[in-house]
Amino acid sequence: MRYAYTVAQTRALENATMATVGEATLMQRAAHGLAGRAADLLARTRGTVYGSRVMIVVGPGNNGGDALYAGQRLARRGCSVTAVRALGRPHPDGLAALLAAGGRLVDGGGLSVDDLAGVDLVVDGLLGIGGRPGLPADVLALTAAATVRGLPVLAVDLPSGVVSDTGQAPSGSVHATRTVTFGCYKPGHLIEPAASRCGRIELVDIGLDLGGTVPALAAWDPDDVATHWPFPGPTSDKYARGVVGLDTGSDAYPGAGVLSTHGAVYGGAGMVRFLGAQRSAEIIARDLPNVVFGDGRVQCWLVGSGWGERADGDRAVADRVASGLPLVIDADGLRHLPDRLPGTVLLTPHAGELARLLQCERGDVTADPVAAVRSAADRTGATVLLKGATQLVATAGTETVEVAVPGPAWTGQAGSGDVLGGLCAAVLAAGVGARTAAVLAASVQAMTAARFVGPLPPQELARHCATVIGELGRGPGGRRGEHR
Ligand SMILES: NC(=O)C1=CN([C@@H]2O[C@H](COP(=O)(O)OP(=O)(O)OC[C@H]3O[C@@H](n4cnc5c(N)ncnc54)[C@H](OP(=O)(O)O)[C@@H]3O)[C@@H](O)[C@H]2O)[C@@H](O)CC1
Ligand SMILES: Nc1ncnc2c1ncn2[C@@H]1O[C@H](COP(=O)(O)OP(=O)(O)O)[C@@H](O)[C@H]1O
Ligand SMILES: [K+]
Repeated sequence: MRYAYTVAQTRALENATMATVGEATLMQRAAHGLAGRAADLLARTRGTVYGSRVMIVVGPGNNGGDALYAGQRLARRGCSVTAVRALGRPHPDGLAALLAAGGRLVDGGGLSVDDLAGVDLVVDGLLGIGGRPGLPADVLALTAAATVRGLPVLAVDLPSGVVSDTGQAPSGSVHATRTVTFGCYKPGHLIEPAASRCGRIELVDIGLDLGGTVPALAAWDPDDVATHWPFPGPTSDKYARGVVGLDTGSDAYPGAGVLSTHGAVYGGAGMVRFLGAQRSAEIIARDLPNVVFGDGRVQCWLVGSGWGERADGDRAVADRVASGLPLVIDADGLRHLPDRLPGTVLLTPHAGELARLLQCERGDVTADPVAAVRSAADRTGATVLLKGATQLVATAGTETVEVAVPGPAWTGQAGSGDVLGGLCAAVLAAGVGARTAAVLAASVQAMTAARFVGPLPPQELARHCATVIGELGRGPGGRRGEHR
């Protein structure tokens, strides 16, 4: 699990540490870690550190300070280090240290692709957590030139231009090969589109005491998924594994009923009971003979996928809420929410659906998805899974937002959301809480798309989920998994 902290939290943590060790010490620790990672990268790409040509692009703040002190260290190891003044006045002590170690300073204005000939590594020390969105045009030209040359770019703390707290990456934000961050991860490392600008992320310990601070984000990795997945135990039967009841699909959208059923079946439900649209039922009866139809025991409901306009939608949702059973409300079901829901209910909107729920624009959701998903959880009382390139889960009254394991954009196709609803229901039916179930299901779908890469239709990806879940169960994390 990786935890991320906002700019305000990071500054508070830094201040607390600086109060005991002093400001200069923190920056020296950061620079030490940064120089070490830069040297590793040079050794890997060039075979040697000595004699490498390093260009450090510096801005006016401490981010540039980190980079300049790292440059001093690289110069001492025999690198030819040039600092490029790209924005404002460089950190004076850092600059003096670099110059004293034999580095030089040039002005960034007018530098072109040709000036980067022979450079082995570009260090992006323009802006870190103090950055505002929007880089000046001459800076954009410089960072674009590094990209054109295909040079390795090592970002200091964050790729300059990205927004640390929201994960936005305005056009022109730096594309890094690697990012070295200090003390803690920031949301921009974990949320798209900024996350993809970071390349590989390395965390340098600068002695921050994270213990008393509740993180803004908790990002899961595949081992976490294996640890929490509800694998069947030796004596599990279909009821221990859980019965999923689905009221999904419509005569207009029968496929959604079929796909959500695939999600429940291949997500490992002990039994799947389909009570949705007749046209869906006909296809399901043919393709998935294990599915049952007609009333009976249910341990988790999924409603809403593929409903379209449904005149009795309010009542259909209210009845399922009244059952008190775990419940997933997806897609068109989200149009029929009562004012208040318990946290055992899971809502699975994409950005457009969440915007409708919050009565704002889709752009407001994508501009700050963490704030949006938190706000939806607080307003409804439910647990909310916001789908998209980054899948976020929030629960009312809980500060930390969970981030599912990411996957490729191949999942971004019509029908994937229906499958995901079924996966969520399967995990909930096994007795897992809504928050964890949402992260597990979203992660498994993404991990499946990463394992079986390509334009596979959602029903095929759903089948492959079973393979990925099986593999998780055989791994070291899986043996620690909950048994149902
Ligand atoms: N605190 C510590 O001890 C430690 C901090 N550490 C390091 O410090 C970094 C944070 O440093 P920081 O606070 O100085 O902010 P930083 O990101 O360098 O930039 C601020 C400057 O840029 C300017 N500016 C901003 N946006 C702009 C724009 N779009 N276009 C133009 N200008 C813009 C902004 O101007 P202003 O907003 O004031 O007008 C201000 O002058 C952090 O990421 C980490 O690397 C580590 O060493 C660990 C210890
Ligand atoms: N760029 C992306 N990268 C990875 N996964 C994505 C991306 N875009 C969307 N997804 C995932 O694809 C699925 C699409 O769901 P949704 O938009 O509800 O589709 P539908 O309702 O048509 O079935 C969700 O699981 C979502 O998180
Ligand atoms: K940077």
